[in-house]
Amino acid sequence: METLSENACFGGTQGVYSHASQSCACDMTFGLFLPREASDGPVPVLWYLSGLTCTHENAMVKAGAQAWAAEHGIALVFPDTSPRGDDVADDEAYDLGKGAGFYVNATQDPWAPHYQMWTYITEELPKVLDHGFAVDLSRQAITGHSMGGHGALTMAMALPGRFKSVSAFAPISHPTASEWGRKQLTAYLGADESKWIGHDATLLMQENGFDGPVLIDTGTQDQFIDLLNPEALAQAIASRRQQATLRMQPGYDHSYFFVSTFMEEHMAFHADALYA
Ligand SMILES: N[C@@H](CCC(=O)N[C@@H](CS)C(=O)NCC(=O)O)C(=O)O
Repeated sequence: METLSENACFGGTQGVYSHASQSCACDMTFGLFLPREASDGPVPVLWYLSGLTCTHENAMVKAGAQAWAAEHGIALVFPDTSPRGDDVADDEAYDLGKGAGFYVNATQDPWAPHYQMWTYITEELPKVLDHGFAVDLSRQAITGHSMGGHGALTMAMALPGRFKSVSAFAPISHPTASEWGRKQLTAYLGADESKWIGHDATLLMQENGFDGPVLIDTGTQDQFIDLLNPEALAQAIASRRQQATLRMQPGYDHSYFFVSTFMEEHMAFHADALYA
């Protein structure tokens, strides 16, 4: 692993690291904020999965999460959203290929050799963190924005017991019924829709639910709201009677101005679960 940068930040350290990823078969970069408490021993972890077009950097510099993570003594992980490199397949569209890995393990060409983001986030990166940093993987929570909200919700529900809490900012909520979903799931997983079920938060909510608290915010002025389909997930939550708080935030759009506005509340929500 290579340290690309380390900066003092709210009493802790904001680092950026690169490592050779086995699952993605390329070098991967991630951001990690460690609060001051990490110098005394392992601290709980909040994963932040980013949205379309993002790298590890967008949320790290724009979500304003470190201040609140420092207050609660929680580490923040900012993974990249796709494999990278000259030999990695890509597409001209911003919502497929690099920057748009959709947090799945691709089975189709030309994506399968590198686009293994599910395994990267759920298996490989946790081991990298465990070996290299003072993080306590028995206390993990997960959040994300848009495509990353989709990743956070699907991972939380598919891996019972892994995460104490899950939240999302403007998540893609029902990708099997949206053009932010059908296009990518067809490309990465193939046309057989039975293979898509584990990557749809609404379907997973109907089938599994989540054994813990759920918090979801979406802006009423989100320019992508028809693609996000928050109402489908709301219906699944209601019919399951899942413990959850869903909020439509008046006037807010899809941007990091929206994410950063509600970050303090999401951090407090996860701190409650991580320190329960
Ligand atoms: N049309 C937009 C769609 C992509 C978009 O809005 N991405 C969101 C996540 S879905 C984002 O976080 N973009 C990067 C940023 O705001 O820093 C674009 O081409 O950039």
